[in-house]
Amino acid sequence: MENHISEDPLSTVSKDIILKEETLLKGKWVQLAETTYVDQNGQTRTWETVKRTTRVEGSLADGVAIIPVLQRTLHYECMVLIKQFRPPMGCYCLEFPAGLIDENESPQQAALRELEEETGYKGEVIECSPVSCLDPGLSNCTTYVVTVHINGDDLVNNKPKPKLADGEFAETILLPRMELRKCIDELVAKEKLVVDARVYTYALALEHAVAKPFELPFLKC
Ligand SMILES: Nc1nc(=O)[nH]c2c1ncn2[C@H]1C[C@H](O)[C@@H](COP(=O)(O)OP(=O)(O)O)O1
Repeated sequence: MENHISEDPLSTVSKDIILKEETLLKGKWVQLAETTYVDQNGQTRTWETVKRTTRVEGSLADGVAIIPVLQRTLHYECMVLIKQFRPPMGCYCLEFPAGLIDENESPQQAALRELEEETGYKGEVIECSPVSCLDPGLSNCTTYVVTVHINGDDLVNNKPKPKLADGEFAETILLPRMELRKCIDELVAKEKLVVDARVYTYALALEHAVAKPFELPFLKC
């Protein structure tokens, strides 16, 4: 299993660049801050920054996103995705299972817990990314991307039952890894939903990785 636990980017890069951060508004889950920083020309500027209030002290990331690959004998490999209503979007979204990291939890533990809670599947961690940002022009929200394999032949994964908390609703959607982009496009055409950028990027990368150069849109004459 590969692990990349990097140093806190704020402590290594930005001490001289970020001058101060003032909280403008604080809710239960998120806060709005004004970040004062020095730009490349030495000019002091401000930025409107969104932060989660829930990041565990000492943790470098807010949450985990899981890339779950379901493997079963005599079946094509499937990606385990979830469809859920997202209030900030006002619509259903197609996403990788994901969630916030709890206190005293490693990214790997959080990934297996969230996967089981949201889909019922029990998996095995294959690798964990470095801390990665989600929307850096808006917020300091960060995640680990954890790849998990699920043995679908194992009895524990025979009839997976999500363990969703009160107020959480998620539908598990299995899509063949080999035709992921096509199946996502078909789903979007059929249902009103927005696809998470991580999911669509993964689907595109799968296609680009096996395409011949002349088939790639950015290399076509
Ligand atoms: N920004 C949020 N506003 C809320 O009103 N509630 C929120 C926000 N972020 C998280 N939550 C709540 C919703 C869940 O009950 C818990 C845990 O969420 P988690 O499962 O870890 O993460 P997501 O699946 O990404 O929501 O926090």
